[in-house]
Amino acid sequence: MADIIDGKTIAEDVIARVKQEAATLAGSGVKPGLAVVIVGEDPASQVYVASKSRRAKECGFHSVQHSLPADTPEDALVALIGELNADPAIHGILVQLPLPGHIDAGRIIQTIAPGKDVDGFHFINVGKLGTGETASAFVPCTPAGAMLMLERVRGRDLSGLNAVVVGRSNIVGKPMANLLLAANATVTIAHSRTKDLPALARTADILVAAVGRPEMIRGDWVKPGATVIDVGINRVAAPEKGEGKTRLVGDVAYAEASANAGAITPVPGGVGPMTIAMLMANTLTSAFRAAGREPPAF
Ligand SMILES: NC(=O)C1=CN([C@@H]2O[C@H](COP(=O)(O)OP(=O)(O)OC[C@H]3O[C@@H](n4cnc5c(N)ncnc54)[C@H](OP(=O)(O)O)[C@@H]3O)[C@@H](O)[C@H]2O)C=CC1
Ligand SMILES: Nc1nc(=O)c2c([nH]1)NC[C@@H]1CN(c3ccc(C(=O)N[C@@H](CCC(=O)O)C(=O)O)cc3)C=[N+]21
Repeated sequence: MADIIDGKTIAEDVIARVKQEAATLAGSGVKPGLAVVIVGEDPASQVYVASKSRRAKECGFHSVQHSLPADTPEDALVALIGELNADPAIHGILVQLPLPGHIDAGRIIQTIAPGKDVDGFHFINVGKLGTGETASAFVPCTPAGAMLMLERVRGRDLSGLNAVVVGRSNIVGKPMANLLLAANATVTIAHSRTKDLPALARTADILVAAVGRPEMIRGDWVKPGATVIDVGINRVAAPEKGEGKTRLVGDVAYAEASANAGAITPVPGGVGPMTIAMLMANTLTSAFRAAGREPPAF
């Protein structure tokens, strides 16, 4: 049976470090500030945003949340981001995705000052990650968290290992592939047009699933001893819990995959909590830079 890579515990370790380091910044007269912006009333997004704000407070941050109605005009959102960009008390800005259809998410992301883009989605940060300038970039939280989990079982240097990333989104798949490459893994990115995905997956020493399809990756796709990182968060019906009840599952068929894997991340309690912890770490990093101090490494 596979070892379980416990995201909750690793996330608590990260948060404890963030808290401690934030306290040392007080001496420089800087309190890390995080602004989270949500447009509309998607219930899942509201849950995530609430937990981001709660964690920020727990870290001793200045935490502000802007909840805007679903019909907010794009220009009003651009204006709000302009104010947050100019506010010296704010070091990190996160605009929760997805945005309502009438808003151009691409334009909104490029409006955020790259130095406050703690999601790491701005072209400047994407470019820095792609060219290895990570000392001054923000790395997207989900892949950064996944790398910390991987480090617990494989170390920091992935030389000689084959990594397969299933999914090529800008927020997970592509930055994940870049981080694996930077750690010297041999990386393949798979997607919906990939031929014979099960056979490709079986070549992976490190298998990352970021697809958004409940339990798509089966146990016999997993090479014996492989490390499996399941990024998927899918809410599915759970009639066994009662009528109308749901539960969360990943993109990997967990029970089957754990029979083959050497180590695996669970859902929930895996990459999800790490994402929020890395958001706090990125906000702390931004505040250290604002204070002219070298940020701690995570
Ligand atoms: N834990 C966390 O903190 C986070 C979790 N997530 C979760 O991760 C998952 C992925 O999210 P995200 O990257 O935003 O999703 P996207 O929908 O943006 O991307 C999904 C990717 O999966 C590929 N894909 C879809 N179907 C198949 C298939 N049958 N075979 C192979 N590849 C396929 C798509 O390929 P193509 O490009 O060809 O269409 C696409 O590249 C979701 O479950 C999401 O909820 C997301 C963000 C954070
Ligand atoms: N600008 C932006 N940045 C994001 O990072 C971002 C986003 N938009 N939009 C949505 C996705 C998704 N995401 C998650 C964060 C935490 C959990 C998480 O904590 N999950 C818990 C369970 C939570 C639950 O019970 O629903 C877990 O997996 O254990 C999940 C998903 C961040 N995202």
